[in-house]
Amino acid sequence: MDALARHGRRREGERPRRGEHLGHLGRARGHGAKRIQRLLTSPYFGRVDFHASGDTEARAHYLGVHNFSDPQTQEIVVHDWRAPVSSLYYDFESGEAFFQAPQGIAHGEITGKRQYKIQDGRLEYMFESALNIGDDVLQRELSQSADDKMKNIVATIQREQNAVIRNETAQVLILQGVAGSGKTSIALHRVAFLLYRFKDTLSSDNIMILSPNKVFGDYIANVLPELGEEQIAEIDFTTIAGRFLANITDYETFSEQVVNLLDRVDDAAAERMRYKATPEFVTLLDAWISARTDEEFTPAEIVQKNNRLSAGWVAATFGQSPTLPIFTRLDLLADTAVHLLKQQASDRGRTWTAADTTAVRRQVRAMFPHKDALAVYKAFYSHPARRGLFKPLGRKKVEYADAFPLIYTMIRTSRQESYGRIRHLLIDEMQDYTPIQYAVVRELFSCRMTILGDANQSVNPFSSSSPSTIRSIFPEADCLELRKSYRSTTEITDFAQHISRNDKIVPVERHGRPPQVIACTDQKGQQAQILALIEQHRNSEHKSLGIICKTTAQATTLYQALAEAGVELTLLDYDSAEFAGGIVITSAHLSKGLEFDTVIVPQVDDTNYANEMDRCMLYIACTRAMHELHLTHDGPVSRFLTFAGQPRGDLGVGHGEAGEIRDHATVARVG
Ligand SMILES: Nc1ncnc2c1ncn2[C@@H]1O[C@H](COP(=O)(O)OP(=O)(O)OP(=O)(O)O)[C@@H](O)[C@H]1O
Repeated sequence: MDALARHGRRREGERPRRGEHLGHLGRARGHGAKRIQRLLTSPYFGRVDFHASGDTEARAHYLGVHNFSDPQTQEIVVHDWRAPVSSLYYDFESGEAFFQAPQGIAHGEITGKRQYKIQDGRLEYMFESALNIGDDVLQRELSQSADDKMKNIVATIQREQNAVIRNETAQVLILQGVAGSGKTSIALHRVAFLLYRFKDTLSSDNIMILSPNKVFGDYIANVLPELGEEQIAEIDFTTIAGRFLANITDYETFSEQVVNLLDRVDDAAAERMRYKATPEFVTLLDAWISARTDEEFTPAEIVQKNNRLSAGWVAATFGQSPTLPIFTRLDLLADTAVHLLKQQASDRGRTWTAADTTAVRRQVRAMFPHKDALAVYKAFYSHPARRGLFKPLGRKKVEYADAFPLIYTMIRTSRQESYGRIRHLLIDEMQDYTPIQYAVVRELFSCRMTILGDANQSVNPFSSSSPSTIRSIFPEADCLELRKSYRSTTEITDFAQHISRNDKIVPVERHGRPPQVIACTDQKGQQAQILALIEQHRNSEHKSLGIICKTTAQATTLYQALAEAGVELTLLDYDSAEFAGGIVITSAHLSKGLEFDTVIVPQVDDTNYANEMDRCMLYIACTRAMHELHLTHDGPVSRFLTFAGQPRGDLGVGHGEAGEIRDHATVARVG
């Protein structure tokens, strides 16, 4: 601590970080100062005593968010949580242990382990623990209130999570994790780890996250800076679609597709989505695009200004670039033809105009029957087996299900700029993307990837992807699974299990109030009930409250009613870019990845939550709750919640309890 304090006053003496020599010294010093500041408020969170084989005694190693060496002796006082020696803390209990030291594997014995909570320079608590990091400290961390930003979990990373964070070998890592298993946290810690481990060759500029929306991006924005790393760039599929399709065609967005499906499921549209959401579709489309060149390119003589290039010359020139996409090959052919014909014209003293160039290009393009990628894509559906599977939305707008097949066709038919500087791509909410989207990603990002999500949290059951589906696009991928759920109390996890069962889930043992399903007499009564729940939340120790409706339209209507009743709250809709603390109202789709101390799910009647898509939404909404969950309805309760009224013991998981009458509301408690 002394060394830290001394050093805090002499920050210019700190060793520069990666990239700091490149003319960013001022900014770098700022980072260094921030690191020191962070260390001064919380210098370390763990200690592991390791008796290395061959040493006479055990040595204590302290672990913190950053490395710190005594500037005078150069001795490491605090090890960065990502340092090789720190894996002892995460991976072993007491007794025999080893870690990968720079000189090779260091074997020995762990003789003691401690966990600390130091905040604002004050020791709040300390545990002497021979066991895995868990139990007491984890319980304390999980029982805290949600912040308006995701926070780092370095002090309590669990062994199975550490294995994902420190995986250095996978080219593509697919991580399936149940709701609340820490997937997103871990992905961000993995980025921090990789930046540390490969600091000479990897920088935050080389890493990108493909995230579901801007609100989510804002919510996770603090984790990397907290870990002393710079923010990484974000992208989403809507941005990618915009980049490719802006001048080609209008297109339905993913959120529009979800909104339309929630409004009404059109069976024919669902069938089209299903068809285009399989790996076989990618194979078929791929083979079909490849075959176009062989089957449909017809070399022909080019004539301009009385000069000629024979069909044989055309075939030979075209044959020189067999690996390039068709439209790029045609452009190259046209360029060469223009060059030669222009030369011949000039040799004969004739002028060559722009109109001549255009005429040559037109002749070359006429050798291939499709004028562009859109035409190629549309022609795919002229096959009798595929008739009716392409249905534009109006004259110049394609369905979302066609947006990425079309982009894929564009990539495969003409050369496109890729994201070459990206060396590692994180993809969150993997279940919401189809194989053709992964095929597009594979073409655009030829880099390592960490792909994470939960098959149970799809927002479109007609086009969701499982890890094995994704693996069909990345056969080299390693698949890992996280089954332990950390976010919610056991009662909430049990409750959500009734809505969408996942036998693999293992809730962390942490108890709280059982979820309530509250029946109200009418809509007005329901609103009064929600106001009462908001009041109850205000008087509780909890900070954040999420009111999660099925759709953004429902959220907007309820937002207006609650705002008129004097409640201060923030509406998150598809245009929102920031995540706010306090009381938030939003839709299930937009709540993905977020979490709240308390969640209220309104309108859980059987008309509102009736089909598979609704079930997905209900599951997502309920699993956002950390400590308390309330659901309200008027009219018959949703078929997915009828278990909540059953007597104790009927439920298979959890412990049901008969409903109890409260004023004008019936409350069923479960858990
Ligand atoms: N090892 C851990 N120590 C402390 N908290 C943890 C740990 N692992 C996960 N958590 C907490 O659990 C919550 C869920 O984490 P996160 O949002 O990363 O999970 P997820 O799997 O991405 O969830 P979902 O898919 O449901 O959105 C967060 O509050 C996170 O801080």
